[in-house]
Amino acid sequence: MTQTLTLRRPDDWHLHLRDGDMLRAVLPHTTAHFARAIIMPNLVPPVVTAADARAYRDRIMAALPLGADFTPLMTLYLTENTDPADVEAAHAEGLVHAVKLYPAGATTNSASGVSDFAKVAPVLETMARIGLPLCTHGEVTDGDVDIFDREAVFIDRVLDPIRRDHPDLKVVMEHITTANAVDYVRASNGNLAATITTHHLVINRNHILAGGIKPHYYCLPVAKREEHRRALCAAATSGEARFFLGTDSAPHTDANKLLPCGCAGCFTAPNTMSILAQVFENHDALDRLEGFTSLHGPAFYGLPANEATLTLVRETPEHPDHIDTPDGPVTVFDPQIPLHWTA
Ligand SMILES: NC(=O)N[C@@H](CC(=O)O)C(=O)O
Ligand SMILES: [Zn+2]
Ligand SMILES: [Zn+2]
Repeated sequence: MTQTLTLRRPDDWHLHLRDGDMLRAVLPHTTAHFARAIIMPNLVPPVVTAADARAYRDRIMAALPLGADFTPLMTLYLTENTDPADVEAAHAEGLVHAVKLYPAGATTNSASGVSDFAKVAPVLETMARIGLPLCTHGEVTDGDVDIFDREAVFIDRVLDPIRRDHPDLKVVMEHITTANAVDYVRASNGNLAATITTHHLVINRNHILAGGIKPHYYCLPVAKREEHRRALCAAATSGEARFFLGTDSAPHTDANKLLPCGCAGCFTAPNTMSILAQVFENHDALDRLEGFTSLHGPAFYGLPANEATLTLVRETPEHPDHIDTPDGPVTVFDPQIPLHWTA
């Protein structure tokens, strides 16, 4: 008899849907498996006001495939000009579920991010008061800090001071890539959680650099040493409620990836659930997959878990190596491990 695994429908707590033709091309790959997703605001121009978020949510809803049951959880892009009253109103109407901090220049489309953290203190105070989480792209951008150290330095220089100044602020460290981040979450109080991506559970920096440069494995934060990947796997499969899935599925066309200065991001939406089931099975932790994909995230965000379910079947999956979009092909992340679960 075929083995199956039924989970409460998962949510993706960190997702890039882009806009326009790309949005329409990638959205069905998420809605096929996920009930909700925290939608990243790094469009060009970014989603900075409640009005921007409302308009973007409407474009996502208009792009939904027929019959899809999917709720986009909108976020605002924190700038030095963000208005605390606008944030508070957007939260009160149930529109916005997090505010995203990008240090200026840290990643794709982050030019409007924060340089002077004192300027955003009033917004952070408001968020702490109303219980609205801050999601962080946790890397410093100083040219004198090695790119492999930027997450660990961010914790010391930026995140820890913010959390000391705003002890009641809920913070999600997005797409963590280091044992340092895992340790920091474990050592802190319940206001802090971390998302872990699918790709960081299966690649280390060798995938990017050994045997020729592999642009499709280049994302930010950049994958680290194997010992860090192992720490991420241990955290994800531990059952600890403060680690949950944020795929950071970040589509870029092949034309934009395969350049002398290519874009950062891995597109994992189509095969994320197959890969995660495999990773958890390989760690003898299939019974903890549902916590990671479907329970811990809603608990942290103060939302109910989904009632609907998703059933995976233990059959070799078939995933395309790319999807076609009007803007050109987008390569699907290749985990380079045998997969035995179809979602
Ligand atoms: N993760 C990435 O490498 N890229 C993301 C931005 C981000 O999440 O940092 C993107 O928008 O392409
Ligand atoms: Zn990021
Ligand atoms: Zn991202």
